[in-house]
Amino acid sequence: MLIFQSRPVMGTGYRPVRGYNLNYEGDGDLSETLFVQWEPKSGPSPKGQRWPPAAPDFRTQCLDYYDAALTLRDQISVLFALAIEQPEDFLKEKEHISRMRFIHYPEGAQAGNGMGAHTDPGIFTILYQQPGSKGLQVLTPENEWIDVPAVPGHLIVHFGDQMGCLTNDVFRSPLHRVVTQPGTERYSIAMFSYVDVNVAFGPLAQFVSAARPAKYETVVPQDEYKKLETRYLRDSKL
Ligand SMILES: O=C(O)CCC(=O)C(=O)O
Ligand SMILES: [Fe+2]
Repeated sequence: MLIFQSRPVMGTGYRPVRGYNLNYEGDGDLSETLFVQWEPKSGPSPKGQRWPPAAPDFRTQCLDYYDAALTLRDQISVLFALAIEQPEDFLKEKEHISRMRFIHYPEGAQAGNGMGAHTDPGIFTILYQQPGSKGLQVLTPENEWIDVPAVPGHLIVHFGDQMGCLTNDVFRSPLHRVVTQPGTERYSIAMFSYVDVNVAFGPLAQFVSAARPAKYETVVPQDEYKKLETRYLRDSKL
């Protein structure tokens, strides 16, 4: 039995179809998701983490991918830190939390709300899409939803809300959604990288000026995660 994910943002575990309602509208998302956190291959698993017992290789394969994704995250963090004119370890030192979400969108007879429009909350996200699968869309600055193709050998990297906060929206978190396509299922894997829950966090001085006043207050991420979870729980259909 997979453990139900009771904390929708920072928890781990399984949520079935309609277990999320990310745009807070309608009947919930058609995705079913398994959230895991990193753990050493030698175990033991952290509290709340359960792996599907029917697929013994799944855990090892997931953790192999997780290790590779974290290495990539560290490399990208250096690039983003330099891009915002900070020392190369600036983001790496802040990013102490990650979660990986394995997502399945079941096949349906018609197009559906796979995952409602949302931005991701962390620093940035590394997203793997099953090659050839369809459905991911991103909103352009011109307010147009465009498809994000699943190109074999490619990963999608996009900013999250914490990067928006840090850079006063110079690097913005894109609004995205998944519209399931009739007659096909879809798999994807998202890895979210977050800053330490207890370290106060706000726009860097270099991104704030009289012409560009701060759009965000300095916050403690823990409080923001709690607010987001309260909202997700309120709007969940479960
Ligand atoms: O399935 C996808 O490609 C999108 C997943 C996503 O946006 C998320 O997990 O936050
Ligand atoms: Fe997302």
